[in-house]
Formats: sequence, C-alpha cells, structure tokens
Amino acid sequence: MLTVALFFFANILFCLAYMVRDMAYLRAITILAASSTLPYFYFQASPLYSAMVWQVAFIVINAFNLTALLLQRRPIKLTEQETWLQQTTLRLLKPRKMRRLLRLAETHEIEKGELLIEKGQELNALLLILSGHAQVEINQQQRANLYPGDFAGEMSFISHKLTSADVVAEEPVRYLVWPAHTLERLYLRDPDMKYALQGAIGMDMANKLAR
Ligand SMILES: Nc1ncnc2c1ncn2[C@@H]1O[C@@H]2COP(=O)(O)O[C@H]2[C@H]1O
Repeated sequence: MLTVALFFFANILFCLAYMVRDMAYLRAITILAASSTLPYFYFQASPLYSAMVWQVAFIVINAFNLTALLLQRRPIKLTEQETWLQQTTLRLLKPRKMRRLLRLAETHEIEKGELLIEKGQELNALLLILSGHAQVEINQQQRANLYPGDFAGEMSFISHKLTSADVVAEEPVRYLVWPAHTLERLYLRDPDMKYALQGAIGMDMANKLAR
C-alpha cells in the first residue's frame, strides 16, 4: 500500500516537474520523482528490474545536467574592469556570459594622433574603448567624441558596410577588439549572446545620440 502511495506521489511530482519553468527545479523534481518510483517497481510480486533500470538512467542523466547547470550558475568574482563593464556597456549580459565575451577580445593600445578606425575601410570588427578619448572625424571635421565604455566600429559591424568616419586618438587609447568572424561563431553557439550584444550596441548608440 505504501509503495502504491509512493508511486502516486512520484507521478504527482512528474506533473509538477513539467509545470515549473526553471530547468534546475525541473531536473531536481524529476530526480526525486524517478527515485520515488523505485520501491513500487521493486516490491511487485516479481520486481520490475527493466523499469527500475530506466528510472535510474533518467536519474543519472538529470543529476549530470543539474550539476552542470548549478556549476554554471555559481556566482563569479569579477575584476575591477569587468565590474565596470557589467555596470555600464555590457549590463545586458550576465557576468559569466560577459566574461566569455571578454575572453574572446584582444586588447590593443594606440598613441595620441593614431587612427583607431580609418574611414571607408572594411573593419570587420567591433571595438570597445577601455581608456582614453578619441574623436570621430569626417573629412577632418569633428563629429563626435568617444570615451571609455563606448563601442567603436559598431556601425560597419552591424551594417556590413565600409566604416563611416575616421576615429582618431586624442590621447593614448586602450581598447578591446572582437574580430567579426569570432563573434559570428560565438552567435552560432550561443544565440542569446547575439541579442544581448545587439541590445548593448543599441543602448550605446542611444547614449551617443543623447550627448
Ligand atoms: N555621429 C557619430 N556619433 C558617434 N560615433 C560615430 C558617429 N559617426 C561615426 N561614429 C563612430 O565612428 C565609427 C567609424 O566606423 P563605423 O562606421 O564602423 O562606426 C562608427 C562609429 O563607431
């Protein structure tokens, strides 16, 4: 009788697992439900070992994926620069995702007067200024200023056209560079990254317009 009640309880748990939206809860409840079916199958007149083996397989698969999920959700300690980017330009990305993105970037540095971007070129990259100040110029006419936290080259990155302006360092500028093909490969593996980064670029453009 107890085993029948446990089997009933297990099936209620399965229903509950299919109702929750959070994948970690779904997997945890499924493990509990599958475990609760084992006594029922075992205490039959002749134990149903094949049913038990399948339930154990479900438990192992869910336990493996639950562990991976919980490891991914562990809080991470950000560096000072990562914290700054998390609170500003890259705030749409969760810390772990942001770190994955930052690891794909190269850091470059140029001196005052050097070109960060030259007008009319195929840049095929997205840049993010970490320190220093640069000026956007078209035909030697100043159009805008770029500061730490600003993207540069985002217009040609999004439009796939040639660069629209010269960007000249007004002081030593340190910046990150993501080659376009690196980001495209990342987007294939992680489509959410694409939406988050496009959102960040949209916010960056709105900030520049509001200046
Ligand atoms: N009006 C503007 N305001 C701010 N930034 C600009 C402006 N025009 C061009 N830029 C920047 O200069 C960059 C030149 O290369 P892109 O066109 O790829 O991307 C451009 C932007 O990052």
